[in-house]
Amino acid sequence: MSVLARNLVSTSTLSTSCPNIVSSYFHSSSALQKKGWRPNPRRPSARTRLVNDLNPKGASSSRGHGKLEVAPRTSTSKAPTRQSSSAPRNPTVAPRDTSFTSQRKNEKLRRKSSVITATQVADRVKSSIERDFAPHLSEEAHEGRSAPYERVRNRADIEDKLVTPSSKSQSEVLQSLPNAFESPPLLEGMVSSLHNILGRASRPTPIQALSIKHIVSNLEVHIPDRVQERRWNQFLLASETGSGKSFAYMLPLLQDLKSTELNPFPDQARPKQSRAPLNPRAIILAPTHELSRQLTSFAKSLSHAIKLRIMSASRANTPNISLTRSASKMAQDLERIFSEGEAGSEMEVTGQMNAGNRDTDVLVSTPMKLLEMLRGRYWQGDDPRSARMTTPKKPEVGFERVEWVVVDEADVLFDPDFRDFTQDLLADISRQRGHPRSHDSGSMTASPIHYPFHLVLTTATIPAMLNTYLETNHPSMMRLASPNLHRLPRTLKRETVGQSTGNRNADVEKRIRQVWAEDAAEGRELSRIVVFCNRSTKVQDLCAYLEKEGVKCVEITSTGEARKRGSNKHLTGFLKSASPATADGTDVPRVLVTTSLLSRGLDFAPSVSHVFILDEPRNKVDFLHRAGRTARAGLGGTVVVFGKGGKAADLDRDLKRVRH
Ligand SMILES: Nc1ncnc2c1ncn2[C@@H]1O[C@H](COP(=O)(O)OP(=O)(O)OP(=O)(O)O)[C@@H](O)[C@H]1O
Repeated sequence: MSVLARNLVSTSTLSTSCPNIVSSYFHSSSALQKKGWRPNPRRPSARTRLVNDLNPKGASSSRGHGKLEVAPRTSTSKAPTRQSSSAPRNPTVAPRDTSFTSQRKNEKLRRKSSVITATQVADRVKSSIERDFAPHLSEEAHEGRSAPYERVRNRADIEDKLVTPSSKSQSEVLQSLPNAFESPPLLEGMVSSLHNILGRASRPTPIQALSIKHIVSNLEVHIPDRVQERRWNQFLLASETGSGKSFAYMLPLLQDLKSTELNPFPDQARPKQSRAPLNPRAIILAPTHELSRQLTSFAKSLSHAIKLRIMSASRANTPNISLTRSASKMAQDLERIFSEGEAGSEMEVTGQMNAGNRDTDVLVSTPMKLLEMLRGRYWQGDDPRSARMTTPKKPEVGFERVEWVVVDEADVLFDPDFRDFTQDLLADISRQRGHPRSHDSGSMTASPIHYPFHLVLTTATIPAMLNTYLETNHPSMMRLASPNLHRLPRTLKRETVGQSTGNRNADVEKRIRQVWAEDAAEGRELSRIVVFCNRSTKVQDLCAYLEKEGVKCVEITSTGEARKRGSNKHLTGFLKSASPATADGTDVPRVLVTTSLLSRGLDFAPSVSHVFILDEPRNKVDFLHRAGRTARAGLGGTVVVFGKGGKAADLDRDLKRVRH
């Protein structure tokens, strides 16, 4: 764990440190500036960095990797759309022979790499660090350690790893992918839920098609009277923002849980010795509580017909019940919480069935929250009141039954600041499953890890750090990637706004009013707008200004009061609801001002038609995730980047170079 993250953890309780760690990840430069850090004078100018960030160039890796399949790029791969045709659509662009292209690229890179000098290599690495991981570099510089950060790999690097038989053309590959949600291979109840959620005419997105083909279709079933050793698989699902990754991993996960519930493997019996009241069969990890809660409601709606029990452990700031109650009292408490939704309780009520004797099927949470439930709030030894409470006698959660672990937003959860927590948790689950495994999270020379459960990682961006981690620890992981990975959604429009009034806040207000005026002129409902700032202080400053000018807004910062309530009510109207019956929040403000904290994974409602990026994006990763909160699921949206005075035209030209 980084020094910065360790400090943050040690100065607060674990559960309150969760937002701090999130905050350190997303706001490291402001924290560092307070500690005396100053920007590197040799850093390229803001505009140069933006150009570079959005158009990375560089060499590909020659390391080993697991099998990777990229869905072919066709008109259907642009984004999830509600198509009515059941036949595969004709590609708008002639399919390229990817293997040939890859060979040429490899050859070019090989020739290039054979003539560059060691100094040039060092320079490249340095400038790539400055390009894509500038905030991390700042942190590294501050802490005086050097880490092998590189730039985000571009699509070509991923394509180079495409494992498609060279004789196969892309159209053959396309034909081999499912183009409808059908039963089989999917369970009938799940297909009906999918149709209810997405519409009957919906078709799988490329990443969902890959998941159905490679994961769902290959799920193992127990053959009665046969001794079967279960095989545990590892997958990476990588595709651009808003492309349906959540359903891509939920389909196989829920399907497997249901099938094996009906036809269990011998090792699935409920552990008699479990001391914990909660014993999930699957765990979904997310970096924020907001995302955990939203994923929980997605999973609930998808499993409505097949009746699985989905729960979220998403509240961070209420007392830990395990420290004060007996095991039976604790079990009663949890049952009451699940069935009644006790106000102020730690666990959020998300189970869709009345609490009975059944165990949880899926538990959605952050790694820190689960570690706390397992080890107790003060498991890191920071209990300000009593050392006696450092280790809980009664864990709230047991992992003996865990068969699936999904790490959503894997590039964040395997980022150096989070990686120790995520790995600790995976090791704990593994140990409770009877496979103790020590790991050295700081080491890149660790041997391949085989967990006694299915492991699925999902991400919209594969930074080099994640790639290296996977190559080292999960070399046989199957990587499924969409062709649009690392690109903006095709339906996203881009705009830039220069400084016209000399006051950035006034520019934002002016643009908000323009958007609403256009809506009114067209007779549309007024758009919702999400504004991203780099710092919490800026969020507060802008909100104060907008409110003064009569524009109501919701202000969300990592430590703000709104986040402590244990529900997503503070985002009502902005987040897409799994249930169409849920109120749209018509009476709540239509502007949300926040930091990158809310840029990860959250599925914003279609009414969020604009994302404003107020401060210059730090890097390509940050830009893609922020911009990706609109134009989701094939719908339109606009990202507006606010430039510094006189630079808008340049910025506009640069943004046009970002590939769709
Ligand atoms: N096959 C489909 N057809 C139409 N809409 C879909 C389909 N699959 C998913 N969606 C919708 O697309 C939206 C985005 O899905 P999801 O949140 O899973 O994207 P994501 O890839 O995880 O995005 P991010 O990288 O931002 O987390 C959701 O509102 C979902 O309902």
